[in-house]
Amino acid sequence: GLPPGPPTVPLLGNLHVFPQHSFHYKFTEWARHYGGIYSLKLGPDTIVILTDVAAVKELIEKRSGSTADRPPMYVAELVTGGLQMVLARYSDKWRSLRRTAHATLTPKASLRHIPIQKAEATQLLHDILHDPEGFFRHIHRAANSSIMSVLYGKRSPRYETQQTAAFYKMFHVWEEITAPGATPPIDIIPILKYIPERFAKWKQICAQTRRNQRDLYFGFLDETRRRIQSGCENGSYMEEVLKRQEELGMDTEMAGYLGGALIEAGSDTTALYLKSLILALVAYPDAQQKAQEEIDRVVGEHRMPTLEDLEAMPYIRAVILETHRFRPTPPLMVPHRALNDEEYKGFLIPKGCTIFINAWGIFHDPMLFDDPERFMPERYVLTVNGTKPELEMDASDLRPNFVFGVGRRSCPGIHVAQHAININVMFLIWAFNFSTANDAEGNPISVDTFKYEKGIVTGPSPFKCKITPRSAEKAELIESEFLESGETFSKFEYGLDRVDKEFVEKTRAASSR
Ligand code: HEM
Repeated sequence: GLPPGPPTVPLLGNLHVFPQHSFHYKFTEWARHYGGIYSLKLGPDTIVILTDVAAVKELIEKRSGSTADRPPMYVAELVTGGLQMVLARYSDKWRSLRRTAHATLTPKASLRHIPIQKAEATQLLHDILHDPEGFFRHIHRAANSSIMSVLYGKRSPRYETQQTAAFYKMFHVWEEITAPGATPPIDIIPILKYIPERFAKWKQICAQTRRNQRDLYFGFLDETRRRIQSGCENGSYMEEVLKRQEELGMDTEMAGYLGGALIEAGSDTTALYLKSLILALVAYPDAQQKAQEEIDRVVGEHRMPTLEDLEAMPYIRAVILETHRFRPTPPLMVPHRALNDEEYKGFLIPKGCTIFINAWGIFHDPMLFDDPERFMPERYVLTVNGTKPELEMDASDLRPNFVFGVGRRSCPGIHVAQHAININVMFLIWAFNFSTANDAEGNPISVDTFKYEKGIVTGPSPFKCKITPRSAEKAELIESEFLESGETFSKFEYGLDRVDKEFVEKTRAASSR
């Protein structure tokens, strides 16, 4: 009764044709052949791939209680003790973490963080203005500093600031060790767990990553606690968690890992999204021009955009949604696992199978979207969910927020993420022209919109482009707004080392000239 799928061979199932990475491309190719719900066999394991919005709505949202588990991941268990919320099994530990995130990352609470998100987005403009070629680094700094300020009230003025550098150093190892194929197939052959550490390098890496994560996450927590005790609060998220610790049932161990998971889930997602945006703007100059014309019409020449302006900017709102559709940061979201046998349209979704939500395949379905491979924001001006105006099938479940997931595991950081994205998209399009760079002979270097990094969340591989301020007046406004942001920043700039302090003083002095 399993959903159909590619032919299998004895023992291996589909293992011999299973992609090495960037699964979403192959998953989508198979979906076009086998339909919106199909299955694969990896040895004894079953995988079900959903490339159909109605199936996602029914199985992941309505039957969430039965599909909200995550596949077992021994490495995550070893490193985080099962407390990394994104990867955690559907357990009491996860329920406590989720309850706390839900109670504290509310739409109302997220509004409190807008001033620092705006200030960080202003520094991003400033950094790109002075060093356009380094835009990848500047975006990652801004995203990490912003989420660190929201969560722990502690910012990073530079990419090299100790907390950001240490986080990314740890995070890259963490990403590598949790990537498919990085370790022997322990989750399929559990006996491999018992290989002694001296023969299993991955175990040593796990142990080191655990130490590094704990140093960072519990260090941040201690600092926040000390700040509360000395009366120097700045409204950060973890201050609230610490103050309500008892009421929320959070022991220190849980609070430490909650914060850690939020930094991990909140840093790169926003950064990768912004890199995809820039890539699309370079590749589709017409869309860029329309977006700039709309911003200029609403904002004029003499001030920077504000979040309130977005209401009057249907095209910019469409650019924001189209970037999610064109290059979803998590193309397969995060895998789920079925806790019970489920039946759907006559197919068996067996207990214990892994379920992938193929967001890429849905967003690139030519039945749903006109010319889905094109970056075409107007589709979201024409219809609310961007689908074909004359669509006969019901696509109402494809809400504009679909990219943040549905059901019990949907993204709890959605409001913080949306504010960051909205501010940054408006600022970047208002401030700069993004165009192709030229090679040494003066020929344009075209960008490849398919050259993406591997990973559960993914963004463009490094690419070259030309970024120039749209006018001298805008460049001056960036400098003055950056200078004014100093006041907002000052509440988040504690514990900076000498190099950071000098950097802050130097950059602000330069902007004031
Ligand atoms: C571009 C921005 C973002 C996108 C597109 C995004 C998308 C997603 C998706 C698709 C999931 C998995 C849903 C599922 O399993 O069905 C998820 C989970 C999660 N996200 Fe986000 N996210 C973003 C930003 C953020 C931010 C800024 C935070 C933190 C402040 C965050 C925190 C989390 C957490 C903790 C989970 C795990 C939830 C759970 O397993 O219970 N995300 N996100």
